[in-house]
Amino acid sequence: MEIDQCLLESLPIGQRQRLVRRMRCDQIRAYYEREKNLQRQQGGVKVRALPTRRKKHQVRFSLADVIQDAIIRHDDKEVLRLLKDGVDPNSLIASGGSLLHLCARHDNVFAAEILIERGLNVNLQDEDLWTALHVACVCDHADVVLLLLLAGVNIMLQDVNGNIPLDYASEGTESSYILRKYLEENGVDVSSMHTMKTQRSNIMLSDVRQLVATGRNLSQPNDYGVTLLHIACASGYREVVSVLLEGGADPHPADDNFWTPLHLAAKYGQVNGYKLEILISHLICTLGGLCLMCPDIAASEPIVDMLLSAEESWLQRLKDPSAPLPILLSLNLFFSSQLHGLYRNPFYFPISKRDSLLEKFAMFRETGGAQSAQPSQDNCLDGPFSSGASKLEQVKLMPPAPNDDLASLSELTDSSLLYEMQKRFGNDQIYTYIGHILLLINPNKELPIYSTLVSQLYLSSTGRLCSSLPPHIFSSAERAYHMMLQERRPQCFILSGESGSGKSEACKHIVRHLTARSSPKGFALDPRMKHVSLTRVYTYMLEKSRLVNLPPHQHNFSIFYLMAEGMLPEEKSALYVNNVLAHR
Ligand SMILES: Nc1ncnc2c1ncn2[C@@H]1O[C@H](COP(=O)(O)OP(=O)(O)OP(=O)(O)O)[C@@H](O)[C@H]1O
Repeated sequence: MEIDQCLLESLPIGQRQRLVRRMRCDQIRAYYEREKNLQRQQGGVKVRALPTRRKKHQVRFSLADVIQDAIIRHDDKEVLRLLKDGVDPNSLIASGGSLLHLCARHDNVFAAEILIERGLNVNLQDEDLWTALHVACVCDHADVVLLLLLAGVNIMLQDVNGNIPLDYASEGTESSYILRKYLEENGVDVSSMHTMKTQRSNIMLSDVRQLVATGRNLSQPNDYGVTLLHIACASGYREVVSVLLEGGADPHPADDNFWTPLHLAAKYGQVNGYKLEILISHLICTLGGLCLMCPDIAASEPIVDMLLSAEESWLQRLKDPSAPLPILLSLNLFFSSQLHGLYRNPFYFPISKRDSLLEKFAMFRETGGAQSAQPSQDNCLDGPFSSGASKLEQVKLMPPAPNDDLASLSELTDSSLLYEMQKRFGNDQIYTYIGHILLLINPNKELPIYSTLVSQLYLSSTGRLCSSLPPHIFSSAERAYHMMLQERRPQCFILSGESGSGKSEACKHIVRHLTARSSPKGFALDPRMKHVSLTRVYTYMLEKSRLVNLPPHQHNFSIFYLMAEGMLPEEKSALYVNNVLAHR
C-alpha cells in the first residue's frame, strides 16, 4: 500500500497510526508470501529445526524473598500461606531490619499484625538502629504506628543518629499526634527528651575540656585521619568546636579522604551558629584557599553563599592583606529550625556511616519530589523511597518528548529516523525507544542521569513504561525485572552495536539498577555484578567473530586502541603493533 507523504501528514494522529500499522501488516504479509514462494522454488524442502534438548530454567526465589514481595504487594493471603508453610517470621530484609520494618514502610497493617501475633519482636533494630516505628513515623503510616504502640514498642529507642521515632514524625502529621499523646499519657515530658539527646554533645564537651586542661594533643587523628574537630563539625557540636579551636586544635587537618572539618560542616549543614564562621575565619587567616572546594559539597544554598563570599574575601585578601574579613550570614534561625537534631551523630561512627545516614534521611525527607524530574506515576511501590531529591544528587533528566518513541513517527524511513536521532543527540537525549527496543547513542561524556536517585525514579510497581519520564536504560532494566517476576523465568538483554558504542557501559547501568532494586544498599548483588563485568571480558560477550570477520568500516575492540595509546614505543615494537591501523 503506497500512500502519499503529504496526505499522510495531513491526517490526524490516530488515523495516521492506524494506517502505518496497516502498512506494516502488509509488509509482513508480503514477506511471508515471498518466503513461501522461495520454499516452493527450492522443491518444498522444509528445513526443520533440530530438536534441542534445552534445559528448563526456572528462577527460584527463597521463601524469605517471596514473603517480602507478598508484603509489598499487600497480598495477605499469600503472607498467611507462606507463614503456614513455615517461613520464619524473623527473617531479615536487606537493610538488616525485620519484616515488620517492611510492613511499616509499605503500610501493611494486616501483615504487621500477623507477624506480631507470631511473636516477632517489635523492638528489632536495623543496621542504622531504626525500629519499625522509626520507619512508620517517617512515612506517616499512622495505622502501623498505632499497632506498634499497642504491641508495646519501646518508643525511646534511639537510632545511630540519636533520634527516637518522634524526631522523624513531621509536625502536624497523624503519627506525630499519636506519639505525643501516647507520651503525655505515659507521663513523659517531651522537652526532657531533648535534654536527654543533648547528652552526647555534653559528654564530648566535658571530655574535650579535660583534654585541654591536661595539655593533650587536640589534633591527634585516628586510623582514618579523623580528628576531634572533624567529628565535632560533622555532628554540629558547636561548643565542642569552639573549645577545640580556642584550645589550639589544627583547624584544617585533612582526613584520609582529604576532607577538612570545614568540608564536613558544609556537607552536613552544621552551620548552627557562628562556629562555621569561626572555622572560615581561621581558614582565611591561615590557609584560606582550603575552603575553595567546599561550596561544591555544601548541604544548602545559604551555606554555598556563605562559603562563596568567604572565598571572594580570601581572594581579595590575597591582593590586599588589609581587606576586611567576610561578613557572614547569620544562619542560626534558619538552620536550627530545619536541622534541629537531625545530625546528632554519635562520634564513634565513621564518616562513611554518616553518609549513609544522610542518604537515608534524604530518601525519606519531603514527599515533594525531585528537582527537575517527576517521579513515575505508577511508582507507588516504594512510596517515600522514591521521592526525596537532595542537594547531594543532581537530577538532570530531559522532559518527555513526542519523539521519545520513534515507532510513533508517521514517517519511518532511514533519513527520518536518523534526523530524529541526531536532533535528540544534540539535546543529550541519548536514549530513544522504538517500541520496546531502546536505542542508545554513546555520548562519550558524562551525563548526570545515572545517579541513585534517577534509578529510584524509574522504580515502578508494574514495570510499565512511565510516560512522565524520558527513555532510559533503567526503564528497560525495570521492565525486565517485572517480566521476570510475572513470567517466573530468566530475562535476557541483547546489547548490540559496534565496538565502543557503549554496550559494556549499558550492561553496567542495567546491573546497577537491578542491584539497587534488589537491595537498597546493593549488598546482595554486588559480587555477582563484578562477575557480570568479568564474564563480558573473559567469555562469550567479547564476540570472537569480530577478530576474524570485521564488518566494513568498523574498528577492532576499543580496548586494543586504548592499550596501544598507552604503550611506550619499545613496548609496541616488542608486540609488533607499531601501526595499530594495520591491525584489523
Ligand atoms: N552511557 C554512556 N555515557 C557516557 N559515556 C559512555 C556511555 N557509554 C559508553 N561511554 C563511553 O564510551 C566508551 C566505550 O564504551 P563501551 O566500553 O561500553 O563500548 P563497547 O560497546 O562495550 O565496546 P567493545 O565492544 O569494544 O568492548 C566508554 O569507556 C565510555 O567512555
